[in-house]
Amino acid sequence: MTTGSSAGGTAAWLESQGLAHLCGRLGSLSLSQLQALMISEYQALGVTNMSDKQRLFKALQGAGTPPLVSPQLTPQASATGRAEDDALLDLDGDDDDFLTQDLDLEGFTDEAFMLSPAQSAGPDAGPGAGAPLLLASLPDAPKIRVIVRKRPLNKKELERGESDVLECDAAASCLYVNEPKVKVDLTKYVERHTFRFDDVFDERVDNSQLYEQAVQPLVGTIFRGGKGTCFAYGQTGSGKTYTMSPLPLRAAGDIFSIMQQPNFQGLSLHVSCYEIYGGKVFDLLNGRKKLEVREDGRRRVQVVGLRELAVGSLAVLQQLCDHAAAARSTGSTGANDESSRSHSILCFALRTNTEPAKMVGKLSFIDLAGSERGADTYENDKQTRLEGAEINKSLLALKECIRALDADARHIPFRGSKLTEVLRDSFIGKNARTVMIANVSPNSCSCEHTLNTLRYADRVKEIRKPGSAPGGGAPPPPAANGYSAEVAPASAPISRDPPARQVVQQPAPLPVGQQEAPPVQAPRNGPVAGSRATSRYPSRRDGSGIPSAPAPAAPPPFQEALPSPAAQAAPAASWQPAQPDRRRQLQQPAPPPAPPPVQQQQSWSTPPAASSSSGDDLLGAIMAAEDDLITAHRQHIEECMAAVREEMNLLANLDGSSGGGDIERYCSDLSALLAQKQASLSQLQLRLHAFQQLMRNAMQG
Ligand SMILES: Nc1ncnc2c1ncn2[C@@H]1O[C@H](COP(=O)(O)OP(=O)(O)OP(=O)(O)O)[C@@H](O)[C@H]1O
Repeated sequence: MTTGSSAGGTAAWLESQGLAHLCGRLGSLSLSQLQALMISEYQALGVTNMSDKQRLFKALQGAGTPPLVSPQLTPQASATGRAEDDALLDLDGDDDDFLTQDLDLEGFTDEAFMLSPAQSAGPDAGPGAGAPLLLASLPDAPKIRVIVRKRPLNKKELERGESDVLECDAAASCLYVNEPKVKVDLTKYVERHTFRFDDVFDERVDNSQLYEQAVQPLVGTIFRGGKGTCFAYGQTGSGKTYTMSPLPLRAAGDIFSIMQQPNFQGLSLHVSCYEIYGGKVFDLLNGRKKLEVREDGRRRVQVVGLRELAVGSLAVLQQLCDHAAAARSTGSTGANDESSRSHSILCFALRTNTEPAKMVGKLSFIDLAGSERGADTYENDKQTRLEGAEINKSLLALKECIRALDADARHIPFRGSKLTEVLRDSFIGKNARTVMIANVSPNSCSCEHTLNTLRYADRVKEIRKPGSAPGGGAPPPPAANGYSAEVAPASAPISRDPPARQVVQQPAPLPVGQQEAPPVQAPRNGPVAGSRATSRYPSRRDGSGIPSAPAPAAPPPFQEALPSPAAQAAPAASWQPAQPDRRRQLQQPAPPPAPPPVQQQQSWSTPPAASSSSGDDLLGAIMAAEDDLITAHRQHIEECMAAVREEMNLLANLDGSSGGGDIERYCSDLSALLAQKQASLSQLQLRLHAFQQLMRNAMQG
């Protein structure tokens, strides 16, 4: 087939490429006309599906004469002809010798990309369009910002009569998930989960609003010498690519605008784009060339040979983004044939035009692989299983890194995966800012994945309830993620019952359109359970990893610290190890026997959550096990506090009794208390070991 073939020939060619379904839309064009198109123009011809776009683009590359928009950004792009392969992307942000071998793309113009007249003449044609944006108008971004975005129900979901299970309350930054469930006796009911994030965007919020509200501040970050990272997390089809695709263009528009100001005219914008697929790194702007990630002599991580191009206009950037999107690999999996199984990372580097160039700031946009990829572990071939394990590993590592960043931890566990290795510098330094966008699908069938996404996002950052002071105030309620709980007032005794799920007994959801919105039940007296509002990790603020005990306003005198009369009346009852909550009873086939001696505990390696999880989502199982561990830890702390009160009581009784007290009684009570403490500790150790084992299994695939 030649590029000048007839329209009829195009139809045959499309068929031969497995794209027969596009004949109706494209069959009237000749192959050479098709090859002259840019990917961004496919949409206007009715090719809307990303997978189709990519397959068509790739097929056209192999169809004879190279297309006008070359898939390989050839070395002519570099006016100096320097060896790009030796170029290093310095990910350590060290200004001293940054980009010593940077590409010089002088003369690399829009014409090199064969821009269509409409594009080159458009309002986005290049820097200078519109009124300049003032850096001062961009607020400093918070260190971590976690937002959730709900997409609308799509046509197929509507046709299937699926209901929308998500309710957004933007004003309260809350998202409610109404999970349809069925009891053992087949009664249908809805379980309502409440989450709170920095921002909650419903399906009416467009990309532009999302950009301005959540991402634009990162542009300010890079002009202030910082590093910004924006990533989209979520299950396949939840809207990650839809959300991420326009962001670099919008950000670049603002960057160019700020660069017009005299203070910033000596800067230029550079772009690189790569993909991490199965733990390997591929350059999306250089023919998918495989790249190595190495640490240099100064222990800085380098993506060796990554191609970086200077961009001077939005039109050029659009071309590069289209090119990278087409080059991004997709795989066919049991979970979803069309989804991407790779992480794609598009980096902006803001550099001085000096020689050598120096890095001013860096902004990364990351479109993560589908979060449900653990599912592939069980149902696909070895290669797909390995990829699934790698994705799980990287998503877990990413979460840990961001948590460490949020906690100002000295150690950032970036070595956990290739993804976190290459993003290392984004997690380091006072000027690092991260925006996480959790994308969620509203349909009832996606409910489990949606809950997993929300739990993941919830773990990324602790979000305090409005008005609460960091690191102080009332102790957090022992709430598990995703479950509403009522919060006792600070002065009230800590409840030792785990929070009940908020189960709304009601008929099964009606089909879309007839569904009555369930009443929004606002948290009554404090933070929203199931979110950072519950301060699940209060002590991460001080980096200790141990939740802090409730801090009374003023230290009470010793006597006041004794148990209340009620506690004194029933000391034994207040010290029984807390019963596992109903959720854990359901998850565990049988409650653990009486705690075995410590030596035996080491050998109990079956994670409670994993052994009972549905088995179709390793990431979900890990998060459930993590929930269990943290809930158990909270219970352990409460028990320890109760034990301390008991011990003080014992001593007080001994001291207070005339005649020196009953020492035998004291000894036997103390012995019982110590045994109970040991049992509580053993329980916690069991759970910790089980969780660690589960994590190891996940890491090993
Ligand atoms: N907020 C939204 N408004 C309208 N349509 C949306 C929205 N979010 C996503 N969509 C549509 O939903 C579909 C799936 O979105 P998208 O491809 O972005 O998902 P994804 O999470 O990137 O999936 P994958 O992991 O498979 O790449 C697309 O057709 C997209 O246009």
